[in-house]
Amino acid sequence: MGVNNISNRFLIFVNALNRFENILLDDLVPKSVVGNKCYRSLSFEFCDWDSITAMSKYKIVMVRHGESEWNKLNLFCGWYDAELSDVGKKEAESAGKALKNDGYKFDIAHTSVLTRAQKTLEAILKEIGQSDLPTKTSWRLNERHYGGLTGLNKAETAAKYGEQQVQIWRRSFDVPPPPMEESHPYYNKIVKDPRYAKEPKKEEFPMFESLKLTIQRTLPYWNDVIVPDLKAGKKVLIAAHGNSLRGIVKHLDNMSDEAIMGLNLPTGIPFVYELDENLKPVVSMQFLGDPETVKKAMEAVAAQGKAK
Ligand SMILES: O=C(O)[C@H](O)COP(=O)(O)O
Repeated sequence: MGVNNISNRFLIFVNALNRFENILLDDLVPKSVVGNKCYRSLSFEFCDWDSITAMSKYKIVMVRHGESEWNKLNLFCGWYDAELSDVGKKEAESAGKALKNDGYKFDIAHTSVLTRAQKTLEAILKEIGQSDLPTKTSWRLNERHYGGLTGLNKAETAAKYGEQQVQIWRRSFDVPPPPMEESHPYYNKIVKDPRYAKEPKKEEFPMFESLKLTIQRTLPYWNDVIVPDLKAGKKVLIAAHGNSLRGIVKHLDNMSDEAIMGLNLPTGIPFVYELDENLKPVVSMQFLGDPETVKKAMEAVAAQGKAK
């Protein structure tokens, strides 16, 4: 048995152990990618890039849009079509520079209907010299619909209803926010947006979404549109939103409903998944940024729900 085969088998063993351990500890110690190319769980830190590369069949880059004007104001945004803030525009450029520095080129991009994701993608593609990259757009990659919370300040909402309730609305798996009623100030602006003339169908058009409901409309796009692109050998880039991407991450990493509550995705920092032939992660959520910066950015997203 060659050395490579031994390390392959060892990797498979470690992955299995890692997965088993993560299943046990998923709520306590979310799996993380240490440095660039390693898995760390409580008892293992395993870095064998050759074996990991050997098992990696698909590589996909995902990025949450740069800071939006409503992120800056700390407002629940959802399907409201906020523009990127100046900071968000710079984050998008930096994301493009990071991808360029690492030599990334793509064959296809996927993004949402919302401007903040599309402008982030545009800035990234400009930086890597691929402004003419074919791009598919779908409402199914939109941010989760925040229903009646849309437009409310997150910190003020936490002061009014309690931080725990806001954490549940923001990060729980299956507890939705209150619905957006027809009297809501942004109801017509969203529902009558001409970009939704053809889809979603009336019965699919959300008035509120939990993460579970978001996943139910994002996953068909992942399975029916993105996966075929991957299997056709295309290098794929997704520019989307914090919660539509949390849904994809939960699916790929088979995260528990409890573990996903702990995940906050930073704006404008690309992350990479390397998947094996069964679309199982060999490398999971590897950010293109130094771990400390990523950690601080995640903590800042989490803190948006604190009462001031
Ligand atoms: O829709 C929004 O408000 C943000 O883009 C995501 O919000 P969250 O981090 O509070 O889920």
